[in-house]
Amino acid sequence: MKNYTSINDIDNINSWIDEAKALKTNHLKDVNLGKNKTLGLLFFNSSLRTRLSTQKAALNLGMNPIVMNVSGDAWGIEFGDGTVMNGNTAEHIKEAAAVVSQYCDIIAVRAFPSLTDKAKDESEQVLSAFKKFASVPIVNMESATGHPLQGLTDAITISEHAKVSKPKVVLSWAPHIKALPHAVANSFVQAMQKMDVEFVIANPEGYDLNPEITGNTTIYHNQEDAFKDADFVYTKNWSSYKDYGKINNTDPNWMITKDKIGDAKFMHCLPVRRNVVVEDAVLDSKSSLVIEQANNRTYAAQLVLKKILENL
Ligand SMILES: NCCC[C@H](NC(=O)CCC(=O)O)C(=O)O
Ligand SMILES: NC(=O)OP(=O)(O)O
Repeated sequence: MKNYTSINDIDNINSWIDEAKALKTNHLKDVNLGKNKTLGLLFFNSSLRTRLSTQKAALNLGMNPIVMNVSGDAWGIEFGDGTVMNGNTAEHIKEAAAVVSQYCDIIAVRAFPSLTDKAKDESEQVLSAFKKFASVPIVNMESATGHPLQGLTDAITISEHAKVSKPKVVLSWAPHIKALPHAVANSFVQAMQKMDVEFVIANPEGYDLNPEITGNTTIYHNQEDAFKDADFVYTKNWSSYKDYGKINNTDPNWMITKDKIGDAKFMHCLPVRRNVVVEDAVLDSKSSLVIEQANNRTYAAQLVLKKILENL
């Protein structure tokens, strides 16, 4: 594998899950694979899990991770073609990506969407520019439209906790005070579509995700109907896709409660706002898998880096 930028880069999700589980039981088995190789992690946005678990994954493979907060610490990067750079940007991605490629064997990038310009976000301006102008493999650590390290993690976690051969998995929207990206939801949808699960989505009217991603997946606009017989409830807020980036609904009745999910396992990528997205009683119960999910981020990243290192 050269780059890992989308769930579509997973050729066989079941074998990837098996490989990740094997890494988890023996996390130092490839500790020489990444010797003397450098992983550069570039953050245009905040992170706790991705920042630490991806470094941990690199260390488990014997790599040297180097990290930079691009926003604030680096020079403002210009992405436009032919721009007269007499504004706030000081260097072009053409130079920046080429320079960083000389210091790193793999570059991982986090760059959220604007949520104001749909066309620009869907063009994946930052991630695409790194793919185009860097000379080394690129890993997506959450881009405008996808978070494939999270999607892979979630697939691993569901596989570990499934009690029946084809569990019912529900992706449910929940309220939030801020306009949030579609990336986590998109990658979760794409991962579930590759797995042997009964998968449905629940969101209010006006909050359907990109139909090119949801495809034939059933979408309920009634949470109770969707939650019937659910084994896993995966929760995430996202802003409207149709009315791009807008918050048109903050209905607290969509918050996840113990009463609603019953015995189903609760999942969320974190960070999560308690008693807005989900009530304490769920997060503090045995039904919550959020901490284990965050643990699996290391093994998802380690598997991805391993596959890229093997192909360098
Ligand atoms: N990487 C995991 C989620 C990142 C981001 N969440 C956030 O921005 C939450 C911010 C807040 O709650 O203030 C998102 O939804 O894509
Ligand atoms: N789940 C996740 O990507 O968390 P961070 O934003 O903290 O990296």
